[in-house]
Amino acid sequence: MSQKETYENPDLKKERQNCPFNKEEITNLLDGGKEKTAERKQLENYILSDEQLKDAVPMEYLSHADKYAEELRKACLLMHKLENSPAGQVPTLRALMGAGLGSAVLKEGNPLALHYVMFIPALMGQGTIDQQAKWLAKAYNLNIIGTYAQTELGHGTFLRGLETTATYDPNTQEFVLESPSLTAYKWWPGSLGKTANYAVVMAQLYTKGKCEGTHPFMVQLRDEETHEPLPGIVIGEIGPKLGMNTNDNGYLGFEKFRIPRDQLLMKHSQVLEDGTYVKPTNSKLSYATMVFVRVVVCQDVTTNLRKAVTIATRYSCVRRQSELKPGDREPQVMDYQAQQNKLLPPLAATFAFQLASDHLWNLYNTANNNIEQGDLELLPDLHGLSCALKALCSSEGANFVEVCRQSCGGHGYMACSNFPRIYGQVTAAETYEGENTVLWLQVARYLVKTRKEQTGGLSVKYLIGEEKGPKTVDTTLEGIVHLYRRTAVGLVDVAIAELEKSGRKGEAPHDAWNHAAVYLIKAAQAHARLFVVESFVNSLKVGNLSAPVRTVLSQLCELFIIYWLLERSGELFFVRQFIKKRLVTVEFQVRTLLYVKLLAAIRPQAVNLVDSFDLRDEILASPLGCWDGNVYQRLFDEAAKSPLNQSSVHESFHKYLKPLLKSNL
Ligand SMILES: CC/C=C\C/C=C\C/C=C\C/C=C\CCC(=O)SCCNC(=O)CCNC(=O)[C@H](O)C(C)(C)COP(=O)(O)OP(=O)(O)OC[C@H]1O[C@@H](n2cnc3c(N)ncnc32)[C@H](O)[C@@H]1OP(=O)(O)O
Ligand SMILES: Cc1cc2nc3c(=O)[nH]c(=O)nc-3n(C[C@H](O)[C@H](O)[C@H](O)COP(=O)(O)OP(=O)(O)OC[C@H]3O[C@@H](n4cnc5c(N)ncnc54)[C@H](O)[C@@H]3O)c2cc1C
Repeated sequence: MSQKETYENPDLKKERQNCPFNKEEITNLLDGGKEKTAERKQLENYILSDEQLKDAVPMEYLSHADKYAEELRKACLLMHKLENSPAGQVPTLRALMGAGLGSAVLKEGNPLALHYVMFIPALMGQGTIDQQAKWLAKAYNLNIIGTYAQTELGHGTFLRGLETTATYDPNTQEFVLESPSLTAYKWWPGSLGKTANYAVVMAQLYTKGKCEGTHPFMVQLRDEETHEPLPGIVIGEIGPKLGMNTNDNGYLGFEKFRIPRDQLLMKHSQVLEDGTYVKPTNSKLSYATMVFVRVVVCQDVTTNLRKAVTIATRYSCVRRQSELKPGDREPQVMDYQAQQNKLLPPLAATFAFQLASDHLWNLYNTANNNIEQGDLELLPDLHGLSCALKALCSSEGANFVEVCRQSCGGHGYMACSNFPRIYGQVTAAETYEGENTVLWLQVARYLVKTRKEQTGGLSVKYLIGEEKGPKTVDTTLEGIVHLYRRTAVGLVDVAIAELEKSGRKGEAPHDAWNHAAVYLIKAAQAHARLFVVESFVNSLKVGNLSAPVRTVLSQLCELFIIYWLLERSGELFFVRQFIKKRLVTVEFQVRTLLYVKLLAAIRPQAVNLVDSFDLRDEILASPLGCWDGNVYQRLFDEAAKSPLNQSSVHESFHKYLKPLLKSNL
C-alpha cells in the first residue's frame, strides 16, 4: 500500500490477511495500466508532500470569504507546481480538477475548475483556428481565467428561453450584449463570482433584425490588471450553497456591453461583416461543451462514490456493536447481513459505473474526432448515452453516498467524516449540466424515435427489429441481462402505447408527451441500467484478468445485476407479458436466494477490494476511513480542533448564559 502506518487496527489487519487476489492488479485495472498507477503515485507524492498545501484548520471553521481565499491560495500554488509536475501538465490537470487528488487539497471545490472543465473546452469546441490561436495559449498560460456563463436567473434548462441578447451592429462591427430583465442575469456559473476575468457567454444572437438562437461569445468581464468589472458589466457571487462553496458561483448582467464581431465563437456558425448569418450544419453543435462535461461528470461521481464506499467499508470493519450471538463479543457491524446489503451494492456499483464511463469516454473521443472531420453520425448516440449515464451515475451515486453515511451511524453525520462534502458534490451533479429529469426525457425522446423509426446508434440497437434471446426464465448471467433488455424494450413500448392512446383521444403531441412522462422516464432509466450491466458483463468476458480477480469481479457483477433487479422489481410489472408468464415471481425467488449468497461470498473481501482502490488517507479525508483504522483516536483529534475547545469556558457563557442562570435564582 502507499502508506504503511505503525499502528493497524487488529480487525482491519485480519481482514487484509490471506487476500485471495492481487490487489495491485485491480488498482492497475482501475488506473488503466501499471505505468498509469506508477505515474499517479508519483504525482500524489509530489503534490501531497507540499506542506503549503495542507490545511492549518479544518475548512468548516472558516468564514465563507476566508474559505474562498484559502482555497484560491492553494489552487494558485497548485498551478505553480504544474510546471515541474513529474506526470506532465495534462494528466496533472486532470488529476487536480476532480474528486481524486484535487479534492485532497481543495476540499470544497476548485475556484479554477470551470476554467479547465468548461472555458478551455468551449474555446476548443466552438472557436475557429484563428480564435483558438488568439485565446488558447493565453488561457493555458493563465494570462486570462474564464468560465462558462449560460444559465440565467430565469432559465437553466430551457436554453431556447435564455434572455441575454447579443445584437450585431454592422456600423461598428460589434455585438451589443444586453440583459433585458432581472431574470436575464446569468446566475450560477462557477468561478464567475470573484475568480474569472473572461467568460464564454451564451446569448441569443440577433442580426438583421432576426433572432438566430443561442450562440457562444468570448467576453472580457474584468480589467486584466485591476480585476475591476469593466463598465457595462455587473458581477457578483451568489452566496453559500449546500456544497462546493469555494467554486464561487456568480451572477452577471450586461448593460449595452460591446464586443468585436470576431468574439462570436465561429467554428460552427458565423456572422459576416455585413451581418449575414451563416448557419451551422447542426443547430445543437453549440451544446457540445455540455456533452463533454456530462461525460467527465460520470467519471467524477464514480471517484466520489469510491471514496464514500472506502470510508464506510473500513469503518464497518472497525466498528463493533450489539450482539449477534448471545454472549459472544460484539461483532464487526460488517458481519450483519443488513450492513452488507447496504455497502456491497455501492461497492459493486463503483466498478459498474467506471466500466460504463470508460465506454462513454471512448465513444466521446471517436464521435468528437468524427465531428472535427464534419461527420455528425455519432452525435445523437453520444447525446443519448451521455445524458443517460450522467443522470444514472449521479442519481444512483448520490443515493449510495447517503447509504454509506447512514451505515456509519452517528459518526457518519460528523462533518469530519467527509460524507457531507462528498454528498454535496455528487448531488450537485444531479442538477448541474442538465437537471436529471430533463436529461431522462432527452433519452426517452431518442428511444421513442429509434423504436418508431427503427434506426439509431449502437447503444439503442436492441430496440431495432425483433426481440432476440430466450423467452422463458433463464438463471444464467446472460439470461438475467436478457431480462433487463426485455424490460427496457417493454418499457419503451409501454411509453409509446401511452403516447398513442393520448393521440387517439385527440391530444396534441406535446400534451401526450407530458402525460406519458412517468413511463418515458422509466423507459430511459431501464435503458441506462441495461447499458451499465451489459458493459460490466462484457468487460469481464474480455481483458487479461487473473482467475482470482475475475472471480471476485464476477461476483460483484452478479450481485449488482441482481441488486438492481430486486430494487426495481416494480418496473417489471409494467411489462404485461412478464406477468402473464409468471416470469416475475419465479425469477425473484431464484434471484433473492442467490443475492443473499453473494453478499456472504463477497463480505470477506470487502476491505481488500476497497484497499485496491488505493485512495490515500489525504484523499479520503475522513477519520472513519483511514487505512490504519485508528478511528476513535482520530475522531478525538478532530474534536480537539474545534474553536469551542480552545478554552474550558467560552466567553459567551459570561455574556449570555450566566445572566440567564442568575435570573432564574
Ligand atoms: C474532471 C472533473 C470533472 C467534473 C467536476 C469538476 C468540477 C465541477 C465543477 C463545477 C460544475 C461543472 C459544470 C457545471 C456547469 C453547468 O451546469 S453549465 C450549464 C448546463 N446546462 C444544461 O445542461 C442545460 C440543459 N438543457 C439542455 O441541454 C437543452 O435545453 C435541452 C437538451 C434540454 C433541450 O434543448 P432544445 O434545444 O429545446 O432541444 P429539443 O427540442 O428538446 O431537442 C431538439 C433536438 O436536439 C437534440 N439535442 C439536444 N441537445 C443535444 C446535444 N447536446 N447534442 C446533440 N443533440 C442534442 C435532441 O436530441 C433533439 O433531437 P431530435 O432528433 O429528436 O429532434
Ligand atoms: C453546483 C452548480 C454549478 C453550476 N455551474 C454552472 C455553470 O458553471 N455554468 C452555468 O451556466 N450553469 C451552471 N449551473 C446551473 C445548472 O446547469 C442549472 O441549474 C441546471 O441546468 C438546471 O436548470 P434550472 O436551475 O433552470 O432548473 P429548472 O429547469 O428550473 O428545474 C426545476 C424543476 O423543473 C423540472 N423541469 C424543467 N424543465 C422540465 C421539462 N421540460 N420537463 C419536465 N420537468 C422539467 C426539473 O426537472 C426540476 O424538477 C450550476 C448549477 C449548480 C447547482
